[in-house]
Amino acid sequence: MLFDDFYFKSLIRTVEDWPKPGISFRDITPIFSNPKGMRMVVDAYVHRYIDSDITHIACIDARGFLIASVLAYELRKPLVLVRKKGKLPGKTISQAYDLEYGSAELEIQEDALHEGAQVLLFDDLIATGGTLVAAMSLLKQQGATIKEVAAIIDLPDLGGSAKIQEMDIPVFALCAFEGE
Ligand SMILES: O=P(O)(O)OC[C@H]1O[C@H](OP(=O)(O)OP(=O)(O)O)[C@H](O)[C@@H]1O
Ligand SMILES: Nc1ncnc2[nH]cnc12
Repeated sequence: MLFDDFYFKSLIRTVEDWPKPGISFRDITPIFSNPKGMRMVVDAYVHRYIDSDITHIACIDARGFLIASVLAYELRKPLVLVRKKGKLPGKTISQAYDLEYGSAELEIQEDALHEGAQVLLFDDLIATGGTLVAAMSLLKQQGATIKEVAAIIDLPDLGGSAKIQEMDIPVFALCAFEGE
């Protein structure tokens, strides 16, 4: 059986006006209560990246961790944690950014990556792209090349995936919510 945008969207729950009025929150929680759905999501990425030359998977706090850690295990790649400020011990580098509903700061440990690393950057959702662009800046500061950005959900109306593609980074999302 082929799994497509329609199937993956069926795994997402939309909560209107959360966390603020006017936001349609795309909730990925149902993926994790549905073992088949979880497997199909992970397998879609395994299928895409099994033969790729990525050396690392980087993932973003917190929802990005959930699938990326399973994917790193399946692909036998090291996992780099991009965390919200103040969570990582030792020396870190940080980058502030704006969100659809606020602002925040991301950090990675100073020795997380090295020159020549070929990174797949994973997050659950692309909205304005502010989070991913901040994470990309941290990875690049350590000499890494971002091979691709992967997400479960793209919200093209918010412009993030277009912004990332304009930076010549390919974007792969399992489904998109557009004009809805
Ligand atoms: O494209 P953007 O406009 O930057 O928005 C996307 C980001 O917003 C959400 O994270 P959030 O900061 O809400 O954190 P969480 O994963 O800890 O819930 C989501 O998980 C993405 O990381
Ligand atoms: N609309 C949305 N739903 C879920 N997570 C988000 N992160 C930013 N915008 C979001």
